[in-house]
Amino acid sequence: MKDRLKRRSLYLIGMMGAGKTTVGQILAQRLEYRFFDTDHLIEQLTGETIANIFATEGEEVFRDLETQVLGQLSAYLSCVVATGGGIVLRRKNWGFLHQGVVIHLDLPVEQLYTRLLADTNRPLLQGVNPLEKLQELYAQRQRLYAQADLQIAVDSTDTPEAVADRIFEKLPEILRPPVSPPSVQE
Ligand SMILES: Nc1ncnc2c1ncn2[C@@H]1O[C@H](COP(=O)(O)OP(=O)(O)O)[C@@H](O)[C@H]1O
Ligand SMILES: O=C(O)C1=C[C@@H](OP(=O)(O)O)[C@@H](O)[C@H](O)C1
Ligand SMILES: [Mg+2]
Repeated sequence: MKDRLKRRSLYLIGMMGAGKTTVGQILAQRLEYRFFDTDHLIEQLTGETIANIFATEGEEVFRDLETQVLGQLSAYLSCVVATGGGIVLRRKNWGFLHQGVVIHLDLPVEQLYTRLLADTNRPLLQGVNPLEKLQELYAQRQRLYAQADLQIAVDSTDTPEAVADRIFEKLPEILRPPVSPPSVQE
């Protein structure tokens, strides 16, 4: 049981651009865990890019695929999973996420914007004012991201390695089994 607890998978959540995919790969290497990215798995499953799925099928179909892929991953131990930023939106997904340890990478919206300025792979930011859209999404999702087991505040000066290190250092306290109260002698 104790061992099972230790090998719980780690799920990275947070806004697009926070570094989940980049940091997740480094963290998985450090832990010698397998790495999965839900967006990448959806692309493998469908043979389509995320942008194409949004364009041709719409967001709901993408969200269904996301839930399907996450459900399959939740059966595994010892994985680091980088999720898509909107995974927190569906209540059902939280049942899967809580099979493991949920870690929120939190980067200020202005810095997300700088990182994603030249990016064309995030369909939700195309054809709109990207800063306003990021602000809107963050406002909608903030209380959901707050439900993570571990909050990691990230700054533009943090390298991906430094972020992975910070998570790594926090893991012992997060993975420690709950202490049961001492039995009282009558
Ligand atoms: N710590 C970091 N410092 C600088 N750039 C980063 C950092 N982490 C990620 N990036 C860059 O920011 C962009 C978004 O990162 P990504 O890992 O795809 O984020 P997410 O998966 O959360 O959307 C990529 O261009 C990536 O290279
Ligand atoms: O925030 C979102 O709703 C999305 C985030 C993206 O993943 P990243 O968070 O890895 O960019 C991707 O799943 C899709 O474009 C939708
Ligand atoms: Mg990603």
